[in-house]
Amino acid sequence: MHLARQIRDTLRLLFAQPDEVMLEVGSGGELIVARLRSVVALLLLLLPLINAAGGGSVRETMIGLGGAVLVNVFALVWLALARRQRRHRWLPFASSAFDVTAASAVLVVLALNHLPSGLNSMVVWCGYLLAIVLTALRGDARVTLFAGVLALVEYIVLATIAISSASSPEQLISADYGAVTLGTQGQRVVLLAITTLITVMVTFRMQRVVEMSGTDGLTGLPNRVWLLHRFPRVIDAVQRDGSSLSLALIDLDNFKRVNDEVGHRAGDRALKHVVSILREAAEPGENLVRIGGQEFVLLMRKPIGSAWERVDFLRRQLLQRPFEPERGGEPFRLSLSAGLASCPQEGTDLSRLLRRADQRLQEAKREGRNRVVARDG
Ligand SMILES: Nc1nc2c(ncn2[C@@H]2O[C@H](COP(=O)(O)OP(=O)(O)OP(=O)(O)O)[C@@H](O)[C@H]2O)c(=O)[nH]1
Repeated sequence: MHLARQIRDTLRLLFAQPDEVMLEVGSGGELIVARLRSVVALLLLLLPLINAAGGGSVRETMIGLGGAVLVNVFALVWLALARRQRRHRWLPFASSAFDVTAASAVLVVLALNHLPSGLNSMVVWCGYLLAIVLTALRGDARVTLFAGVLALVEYIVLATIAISSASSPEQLISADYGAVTLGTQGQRVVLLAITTLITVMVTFRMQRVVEMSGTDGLTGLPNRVWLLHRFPRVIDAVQRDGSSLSLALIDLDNFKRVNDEVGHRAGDRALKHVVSILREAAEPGENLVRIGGQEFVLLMRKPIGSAWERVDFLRRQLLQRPFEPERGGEPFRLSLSAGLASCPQEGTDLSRLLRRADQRLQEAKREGRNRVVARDG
C-alpha cells in the first residue's frame, strides 16, 4: 500500500507541469538547444561537400545536400520560435521530437543504401542519446520521457523492419560495420532506456531544486524569486486580454512585539497562522507571495476598487482570529497594513508597482496602521 502510494505520488509529480521558475529556466534552455542545433546543422552542410571532394557520386552528394538544407531550414524555424518572448508549451515537445526523428531519418537513409550501416552506425545512433540528454536543458521531465519513449519506439520499428526485410543473413554482415545481431540491437534499446531513465531523474531533481529556490521554507508560499520570474507572464496575460491587475503590499503591524514578548519560535508560528488565514480566504487566480520577513505581496486580477475590498476583507479576517502563542496563553490580535498599486494604470514593471504600493503602505502605517490604502492621500 505504502509503496503503491509512493509510486503514485512520484508519477503525479513527474507528470505535473514544472513550476514557473523552472519553466523560465527551461525556455532559456530551449534557446541554448536551438542555437546548438543551428551550429550542428551548419556543420552538416560540410559533409556532402567533403563527400563530393573525396570522389563520391553526384547522386549521393545531392541527397546529402538536400537533407542538410532541410535540417538547416528546420533548425532556423526552431531557433526563431525559441527566441520569441511568448512561451509555447508545445515547443520543447515538438523540437525534441524533431531531433529524435532526424536521427531516425538518417538511419533509414543509411539502411536503404546498406542495411548494416543503418543498424550498426554508432555515430548517427548517438544522435538519439544527444537528443535525449539535451532535453534536460528544457527542465521538464515530461519532455525527456517523451523524447526517450519516441526514440525507443522509432528505433525498435526501424530495426524490426530492417532485419525482417533482409532476404539473406549475408545482407546483415558488413566488412565496415560488422554483423547486425539481435543481441547488439537489444543492447542499443537497453542503452536508450537507461539514458532516458537517468536523464529523467536528473531533470526531476533539477526541477525540485529550482522549485525549492522559489519557495519560502517557513510558510511554503512562493517567494521573491518566484515573483520575479512569474510577474512578466502575469503582465503578458493582463495586456493580452486587456484586464486589470492590482498588487497589494501587505505588512504585519508591530510584529516585533510578538517576537519580543513570546520569542522567535512563537513568532514563526504566528507567521504561519497569518498565512493560513490569508490562504483560506484566497480566491482562484490570486497569488500570495512572501517577499520578506513579515511582508507579503498579493496579486489580484481585478481593478483597484475591488482589490481594496478584498484586502480590507483579509484585514478584518485576521483581526477576528487572534494568534494563541501557547495553550492558555494570552492571544495576540494581529493586524495588517497594506498599500495597493494598479496595473497598467500605474506601471507595468514590478519595481515601479512595488514602489507605488510601498508609498501607500507607509501612509497606512503613518495614519495609525491596521488599514488599506489604495490612492495617494
Ligand atoms: N519570528 C520571526 N520573526 C520575523 C521573521 N521575519 C521577520 N521577523 C521579525 O519581524 C519584525 C519586523 O519588525 P519591524 O520591521 O520593526 O516592524 P514591525 O514591528 O512589524 O512594525 P511596523 O512594521 O512598523 O508596524 C522583526 O522583529 C523581525 O525579527 C521570521 O521569519 N520569523
